[in-house]
Amino acid sequence: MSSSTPTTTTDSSKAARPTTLNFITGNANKLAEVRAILFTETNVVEGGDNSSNKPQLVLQSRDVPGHEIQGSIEEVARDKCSRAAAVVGGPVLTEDTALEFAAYNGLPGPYIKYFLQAVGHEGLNNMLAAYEDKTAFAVCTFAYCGGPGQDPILFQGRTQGRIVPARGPSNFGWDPVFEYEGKTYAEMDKAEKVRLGPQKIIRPSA
Ligand SMILES: O=P(O)(O)OP(=O)(O)OP(=O)(O)OC[C@H]1O[C@@H](n2cnc3c(O)ncnc32)[C@H](O)[C@@H]1O
Ligand SMILES: [Mg+2]
Repeated sequence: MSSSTPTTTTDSSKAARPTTLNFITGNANKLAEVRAILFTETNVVEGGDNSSNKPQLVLQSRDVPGHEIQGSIEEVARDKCSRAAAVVGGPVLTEDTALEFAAYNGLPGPYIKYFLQAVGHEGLNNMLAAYEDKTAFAVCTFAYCGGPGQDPILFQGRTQGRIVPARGPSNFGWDPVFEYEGKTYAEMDKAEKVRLGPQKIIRPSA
């Protein structure tokens, strides 16, 4: 069955419960971490080939069409999730990662992707050169939308760290410049980084 069609059970008592949830991202590293953090291999299928009746998370590696809006982390997350639900035509999970600098009252926040592209790891450090406070918060916001036209529900986690000169492999975003308890994310192996998840505060928000 195509992932663009929401799958429902045939049992009438469970008729409204979807059996397929699509996680949509254009970022391969994000996809790998979500797979590692949230679900076991038994209920994850790749690319929309869900022929089983068990509830499945379908991991889809593709960009959500359209452009990210400007706004708060939550507004950006809701908007992307709504657009993903519209294009998939069913339930979707998306994720937005922001990096807030305390010295900048939360910026770059949801715009970190563009700052990273524009000035790189060194530039992010240079932005904070004039400030003693190097504190940063990694903010991870999952958004779930039940289908086109439905309001997304948000789940958010925040991890406090600090911005340091790059250390470790530079294959994933700002990992080399975000230090948490003496190690940058890039210096941790994936299992170690993923284990930090439960330390984050997860709260549903409307
Ligand atoms: O298709 P989507 O899911 O939107 O993928 P994206 O790469 O555009 O992701 P975001 O919009 O959330 O932008 C977040 C930016 O932060 C980076 N990023 C995301 N998660 C990260 C993590 O755990 N560690 C380091 N960098 C990360 C990512 O590469 C982007 O530059
Ligand atoms: Mg994005």
